[in-house]
Amino acid sequence: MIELQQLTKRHRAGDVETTALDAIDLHIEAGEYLAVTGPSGCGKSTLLGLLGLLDRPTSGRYLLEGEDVTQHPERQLAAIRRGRIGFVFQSFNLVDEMTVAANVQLALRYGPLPEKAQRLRVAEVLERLGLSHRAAHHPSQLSGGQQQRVAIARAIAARPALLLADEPTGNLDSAHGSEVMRLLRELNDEGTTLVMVTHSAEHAALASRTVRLLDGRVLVDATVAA
Ligand SMILES: Nc1ncnc2c1ncn2[C@@H]1O[C@H](COP(=O)(O)OP(=O)(O)OP(=O)(O)O)[C@@H](O)[C@H]1O
Repeated sequence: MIELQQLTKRHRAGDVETTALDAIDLHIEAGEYLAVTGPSGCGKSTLLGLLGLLDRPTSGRYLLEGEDVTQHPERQLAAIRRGRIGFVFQSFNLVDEMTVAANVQLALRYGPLPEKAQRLRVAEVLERLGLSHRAAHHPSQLSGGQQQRVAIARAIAARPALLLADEPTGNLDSAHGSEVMRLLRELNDEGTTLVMVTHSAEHAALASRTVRLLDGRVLVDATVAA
């Protein structure tokens, strides 16, 4: 599903240039559950940003489902993000001025579904995540765990093939964190390809493969026996 060839990302701040990712080669099969780990500053978030087409590499190639997306114009990248990639962040990134249902529907706004089908899909994902009774609430009225479930509902509403999660349990207590991890596992079992950045060795162990980065390079790439 994903093929990175010699992917490099350099950040420039004034005179200082940082190589956040250094000529990475990585192949991710459809249906894999990959945990990305490594010390602070090793390039994990940079990698996720590139995979999610939120950022462009300085050099190298990115093939997504066989399509070279490295040189695509922003409009085309945005269309791929909307239809094929879901994002879950540590900080939930929900809009508090909107209801839970409206937050989830945001993910479908520029997609192919007409309004009525969008509302049905929103009801369906909220039901699945046990949030139906919270549809009319605002995010600030919910617990952290519930907010992260809303964020996951939004991320999967368009039924993306690829789900990217950056420290999805970073702001949660351990019970809510475990619940989110269970949910991600379930989504992966149903076929969603999952790439998750985590600092937790315990959570990384739940993935089927772990990639450990150091200084922008892959230090260890290990497949976990089922
Ligand atoms: N926008 C930016 N401008 C300049 N340097 C950046 C930028 N983003 C990241 N970097 C640098 O690139 C390197 C990799 O950063 P990245 O955020 O990918 O690391 P990380 O592994 O996700 O770290 P953490 O675990 O602390 O979130 C770091 O040295 C960081 O300082």
